[in-house]
Amino acid sequence: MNPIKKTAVLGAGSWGTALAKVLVENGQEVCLWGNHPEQAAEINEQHTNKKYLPDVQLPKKLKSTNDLSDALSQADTVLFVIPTKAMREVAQKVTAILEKPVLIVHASKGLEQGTHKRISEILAEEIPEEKRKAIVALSGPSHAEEVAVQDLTSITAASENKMAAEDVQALFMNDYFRIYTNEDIIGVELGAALKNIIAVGAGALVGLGYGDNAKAALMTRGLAEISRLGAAFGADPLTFLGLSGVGDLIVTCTSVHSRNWRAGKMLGEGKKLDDILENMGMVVEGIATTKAAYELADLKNVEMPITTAIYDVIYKHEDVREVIMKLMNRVGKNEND
Ligand SMILES: NC(=O)C1=CN([C@@H]2O[C@H](COP(=O)(O)OP(=O)(O)OC[C@H]3O[C@@H](n4cnc5c(N)ncnc54)[C@H](OP(=O)(O)O)[C@@H]3O)[C@@H](O)[C@H]2O)C=CC1
Ligand SMILES: O=C(CO)COP(=O)(O)O
Repeated sequence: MNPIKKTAVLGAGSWGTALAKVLVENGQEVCLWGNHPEQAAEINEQHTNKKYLPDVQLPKKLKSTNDLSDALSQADTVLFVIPTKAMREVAQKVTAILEKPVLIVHASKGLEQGTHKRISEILAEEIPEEKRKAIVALSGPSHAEEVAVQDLTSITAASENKMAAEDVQALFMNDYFRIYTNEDIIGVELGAALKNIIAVGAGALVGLGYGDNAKAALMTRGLAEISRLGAAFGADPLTFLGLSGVGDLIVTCTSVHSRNWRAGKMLGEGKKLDDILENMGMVVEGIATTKAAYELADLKNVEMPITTAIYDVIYKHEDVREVIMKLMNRVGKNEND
């Protein structure tokens, strides 16, 4: 049994709520911080978060607040689970409040617009060293809807600081939630962010009526280009064969729970992106990450034809079937080049 410590979970959406539930079930003290007082009251009094996890009963011991200072008070660990686009702003607010160094963990999946930075890079820039012990990324194939009902799940805790990754492993691990560790945080964060782009593509193929061969090809060649970009940043190629690589690619490209896959499917069916995002009511990270990855690939001179094709559909409004034909009719290549 781990000693009881307090974790402030920042982000009361589906994943933040599911991870907060895991920690409470592990006997830990948790305060879940969200934007809305009425949502905090619902979690504290009804023990539900109906907007984000409609069918889930939350533990009575899970506390929630919309006051960031309350959430951070006496916290040993701060877990960021907010959309990538809000990460820097929230990290700045946290830094202004923190009085002692804490273990920083994040479970978000994306790249920052404009800077193309990974989330741990944003957190390292915004939270000064004297206010943090280490930074750990928690990532892998894990839909909130399944973790919240204790379905079997394995993910990875990645950090350059091996002991910090092991601390996070110990904090979260239980008989339905198995945590591995990994020292390649670059590979883990890139795998997590980039798989969302491929999931949009996998959904689009389904929306267009293509079959399983197409899906398998997209996932395999998607993994090849994720690994190529990862290699350009010094990631370990083996990481992309792990939970935050092929593992997360499989779950996100094949599960109806995936918001990225669902957004892609609706795009394939001809719906407008603005309408899709408005009706989703939850973050679809792959849309912004497509732009960041496209720009990064260009900067690093890495060939990413699938990412480019999805960029062309989303940002240049090209016809999705024509883009697929362009992809299929590129000059023949060696698979391992
Ligand atoms: N859902 C999942 O299964 C998984 C998600 N992830 C990743 O976790 C991250 C969060 O996703 P998820 O929980 O699903 O997203 P949701 O859309 O379900 O929830 C996002 C939450 O973040 C809050 N939020 C948004 N902006 C801010 C802000 N500026 N300040 C404070 N809170 C803010 C939202 O508040 P409001 O209600 O006001 O909009 C909402 O509570 C993403 O990067 C995602 O890729 C990773 C693994 C699994
Ligand atoms: O990352 C996830 C599962 O591992 C969640 O994916 P979506 O954001 O597409 O729902």
